[in-house]
Amino acid sequence: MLRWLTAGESHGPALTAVMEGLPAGVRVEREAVEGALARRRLGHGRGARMSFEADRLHFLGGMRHGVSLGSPLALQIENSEWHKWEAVMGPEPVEAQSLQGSDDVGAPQELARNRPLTRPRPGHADLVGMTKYGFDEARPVLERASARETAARVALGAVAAAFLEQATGIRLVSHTVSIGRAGVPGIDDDAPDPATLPGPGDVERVDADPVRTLDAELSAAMVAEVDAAKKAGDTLGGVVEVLAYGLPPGLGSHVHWDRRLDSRLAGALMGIQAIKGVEVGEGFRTAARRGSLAHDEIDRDEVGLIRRATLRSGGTEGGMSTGEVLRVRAAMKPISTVPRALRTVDTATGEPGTAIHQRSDVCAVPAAGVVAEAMVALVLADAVLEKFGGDSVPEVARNHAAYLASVAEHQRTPATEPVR
Ligand SMILES: Cc1cc2nc3c(=O)[nH]c(=O)nc-3n(C[C@H](O)[C@H](O)[C@H](O)COP(=O)(O)O)c2cc1C
Ligand SMILES: C=C(O[C@@H]1CC(C(=O)O)=C[C@@H](OP(=O)(O)O)[C@H]1O)C(=O)O
Repeated sequence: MLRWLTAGESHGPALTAVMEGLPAGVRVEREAVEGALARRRLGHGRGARMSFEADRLHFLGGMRHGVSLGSPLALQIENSEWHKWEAVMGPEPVEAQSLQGSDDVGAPQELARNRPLTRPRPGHADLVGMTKYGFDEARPVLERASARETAARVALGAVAAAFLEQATGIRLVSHTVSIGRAGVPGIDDDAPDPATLPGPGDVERVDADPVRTLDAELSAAMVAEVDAAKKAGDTLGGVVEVLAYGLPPGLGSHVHWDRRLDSRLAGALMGIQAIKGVEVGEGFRTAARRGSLAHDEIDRDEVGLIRRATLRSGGTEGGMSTGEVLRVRAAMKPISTVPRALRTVDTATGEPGTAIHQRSDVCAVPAAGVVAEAMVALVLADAVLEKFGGDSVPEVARNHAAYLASVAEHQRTPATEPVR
């Protein structure tokens, strides 16, 4: 079993993450984890904070000389802007004087930073969090609700991805399917042709695009959509897709709801800030189709192995991976901090007002794809460990290889040539 937790606030000193259950022998390269963190900062429509804040990564436990030890892995992402926030977010008591705040237009930045946030922003955790936890302003809520926390998940996801690749050869890629109205698939569109989908070797090409798509025409349409929303003082959401290649059949199980791979993937993806819908394969569009156009017919390939003709199911049946490409999508709502400020109530005075807006992303869909990829990697790493067990990478790899050999043997029938 792979367990993991994150801690830390958006403007706190650092984000911290701990992962328990990672086998020994995973080569964890600093460049790979830093690379994943850098990818999460990408995308046309990201706000000013992404341009000046740096993710400073520290490995604190569970590794020796770049290789996992089998003990809990601990890492920290230091916040380079912490010095500006020490007073307002100090974990220990601070002088009351240093917490003086101001709402005045043109007030020095440190005074603006310190003001009590009593105009909760619609679409954020602000209001309900204040109510639930008994706070009289939104700062203690928004600091943890912020998607800044996804940096910690992406770092852990990079470790999980390294484990998957080294033990089983599973590789992942994510991309943007739509932003606003650009790229939304039609109800009659069939599952995409596998040849048009990004493969694991396309990660750099996807990341090189400003919105993380391989389709140049679509990319231009998405960029235009973001620019138009920005100009109108508005924000956008969209849909991202994660593909996992090289899965064996049989990760997850049909026997109980919480063991289903699709249920675990959906929970993990819905656990990302602002994700409001998840699809496996053709998802909601499947519901509008006839059965003859909804499923993946079963064939034998040229070496006698059983294969699917299409990718409609998204690579799961009965809560188990089929062995085909896994394809899951997550729908992100538009960014909640809308520059053309939304109506709210000042909880200190009871007066109507407009929601606080200092700076924000206009669209963070490309970044959400990288976060979704990390979440899928974490779920798959857990499912691989459940299926194959093992305390070290060679042990997991051995169990995985033995299982694949048994699958090939199981699929042989007297009617076909022996599997090569
Ligand atoms: C990568 C990423 C970046 C985000 N950036 C912002 C942002 O700059 N401003 C904002 O208002 N919301 C941003 N969000 C979304 C909020 O965190 C989210 O809308 C909020 O937590 C409430 O969503 P929920 O109801 O799904 O929790 C971002 C989300 C993600 C995944
Ligand atoms: C810091 C990150 O994203 C932040 C997520 C976020 C939110 O409300 O979720 C709001 C913005 O922060 P701020 O309100 O301080 O400008 C984003 O910049 C990050 O992704 O690393």
